[in-house]
Amino acid sequence: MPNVQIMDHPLIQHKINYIRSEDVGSKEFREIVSEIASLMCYEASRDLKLTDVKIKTPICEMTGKKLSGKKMAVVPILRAGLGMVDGILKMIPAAKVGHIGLYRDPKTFQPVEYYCKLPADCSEREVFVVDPMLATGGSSAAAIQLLKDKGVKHIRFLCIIAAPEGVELMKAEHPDVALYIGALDDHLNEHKYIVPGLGDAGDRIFGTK
Ligand SMILES: O=P(O)(O)OC[C@H]1O[C@H](OP(=O)(O)OP(=O)(O)O)[C@H](O)[C@@H]1O
Ligand SMILES: O=c1cc[nH]c(=O)[nH]1
Ligand SMILES: [Mg+2]
Repeated sequence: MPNVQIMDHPLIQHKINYIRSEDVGSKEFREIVSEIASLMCYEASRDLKLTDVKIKTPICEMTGKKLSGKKMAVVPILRAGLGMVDGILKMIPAAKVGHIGLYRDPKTFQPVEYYCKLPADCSEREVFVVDPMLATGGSSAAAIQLLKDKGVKHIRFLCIIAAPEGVELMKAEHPDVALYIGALDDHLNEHKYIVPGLGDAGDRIFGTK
């Protein structure tokens, strides 16, 4: 699948497998979602450009490498995406954070927007959109369209678990957006929940059910 990367790192697979269990409570679920986000960020940032920089160590002068001028932003899709923000910021502490509030209507399964606050210079940034779950794809496709409407050109999407239906929608609507997926699951059930999945990520992170 072009532009779609499914994580094969053993640590990522192990941690995703662990949080699927219904026996894992909110505290542990939150901690491990954050760890998975850090590991996924490491994998999803492999192609960031580096530039030469002269530095002086206590021993001598040298030419080292630093991330080239490109500025970054993390944009979680509320609520569940919030669980991935700290893990990304541990890897890229200089990133700014924007927020897009969407919930999926339980009857129509369509995304409903309720909040949007982005860094003023978002259109100049490399944006990492994060949400643990890509189910029908409606929420992430809408969030990415919202960013594109505001002029954002460089977008990556990171999710922990995806359904094939969501991947297809994203490829059709946003073929230019690179998808980084922790695990690709089997299908959606009649309530459009991912099977086997991990349940409702937002409820598990925030303890709301
Ligand atoms: O791909 P989709 O079919 O759109 O479904 C995925 C969306 O559903 C969940 O959010 P939810 O609506 O439960 O909101 P929450 O994060 O506030 O719990 C999830 O975090 C995604 O944003
Ligand atoms: O399986 C799913 C589908 C949508 N949202 C979730 O949190 N989980
Ligand atoms: Mg939810």
